[in-house]
Amino acid sequence: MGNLMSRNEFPVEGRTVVITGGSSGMGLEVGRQLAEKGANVVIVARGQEKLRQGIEYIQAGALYPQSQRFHQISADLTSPSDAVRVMDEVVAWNSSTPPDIVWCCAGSALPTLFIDTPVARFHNQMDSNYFTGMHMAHATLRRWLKISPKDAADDPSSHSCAPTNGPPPARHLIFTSTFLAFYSFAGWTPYSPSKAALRGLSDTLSQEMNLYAAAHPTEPRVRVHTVFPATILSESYEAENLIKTDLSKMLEEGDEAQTPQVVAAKSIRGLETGQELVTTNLVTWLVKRSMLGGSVRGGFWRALLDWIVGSLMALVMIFVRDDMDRKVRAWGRKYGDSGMNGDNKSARSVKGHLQA
Ligand SMILES: NC(=O)C1=CN([C@@H]2O[C@H](COP(=O)(O)OP(=O)(O)OC[C@H]3O[C@@H](n4cnc5c(N)ncnc54)[C@H](OP(=O)(O)O)[C@@H]3O)[C@@H](O)[C@H]2O)C=CC1
Ligand SMILES: CCCCCCCCCCCCCCCC(=O)[C@@H](N)CO
Repeated sequence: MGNLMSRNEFPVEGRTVVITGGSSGMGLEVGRQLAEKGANVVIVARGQEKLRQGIEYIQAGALYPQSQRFHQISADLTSPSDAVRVMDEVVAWNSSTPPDIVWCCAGSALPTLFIDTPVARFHNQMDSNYFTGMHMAHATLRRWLKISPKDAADDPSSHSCAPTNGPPPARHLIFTSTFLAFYSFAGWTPYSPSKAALRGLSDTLSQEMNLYAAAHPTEPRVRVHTVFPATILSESYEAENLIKTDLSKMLEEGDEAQTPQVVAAKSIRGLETGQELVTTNLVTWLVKRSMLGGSVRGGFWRALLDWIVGSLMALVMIFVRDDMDRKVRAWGRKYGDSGMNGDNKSARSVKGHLQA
């Protein structure tokens, strides 16, 4: 295990990283911390003003202010052509070289009870969370992997960070999912499926990458990861709480929210230790083990630990689910079927009750 832990499997110094959703919350902090480790950073989001402020903040953390480069691109990644445009712009900006790392952080959460949710919102959430990531993945992997037989003739200049010996460092494609992809509960139907879909994409791509690695052994290998944060104290977390029912708030009371800084640091650490499915707190670390299936575990010792914790968690989750079901029924008996939220008088009194 010692060896496993000591090698940095996610070197970023001198490499170019694209972060979608990099103008706010976790993505912004990821950008800052990777800049502090010496990366060139490009952030992508829709809002121009936040992008400008964001890139300034990220740039201020640069390890080598003279040589590191920073850039921002405004794009709506729910559109596939915007994702392609982003990749084209990054390649042009980066001396005709594709980025080394693409981290998809863009997303949003609109948690409401299923039958109270207009159908259009399910589409919105799929677009915002699944398709923003899927579009970036498609544009990125086409750039990375469409290797014509001629180019593949071992031209080391075709990748940006070719060392003098050994295989070139891997490229990384990273998705941002959530705790709720492992275990979802009342009030999260518009959001959880869109984030669970990212895990399906990630696991499948992770296997497909073996095809290209085997066919082009001298090209940088592509590694695919997904990060599963729990509650992040971002601006949009406050916004989601304006529509979230008090029922959902009560069910997630046990979760201790983390700052974007902490979530970014833990995510980066997980990638540095080579994990494919990365968690950022203990509860998610535990619940993930009840849901690993065929996902890559990263070696024998980790698999053994997963198996031990997983068999325990298979039992624990029965009680977790049972306890939540009980709470939902108790809520229904006490407050009726609304779930309630902050907009009405009774909801305010319930909120007071919850805070007490
Ligand atoms: N907050 C939380 O509790 C949790 C959040 N997550 C997930 O982690 C990620 C980061 O969350 P958080 O830090 O709260 O994020 P924020 O809401 O603070 O930031 C979201 C970022 O994504 C950008 N974005 C949103 N939609 C698009 C789009 N269509 N195209 C391009 N950019 C877009 C936003 O900029 P702009 O609006 O200007 O486009 C912003 O930069 C998200 O994917 C979120 O779903 C996971 C677990 C918990
Ligand atoms: C030992 C096992 C115990 C399990 C208990 C379960 C406790 C509930 C934790 C709720 C976490 C909710 C995270 C939501 C994050 C998110 O994605 C949204 N905020 C979207 O922005």
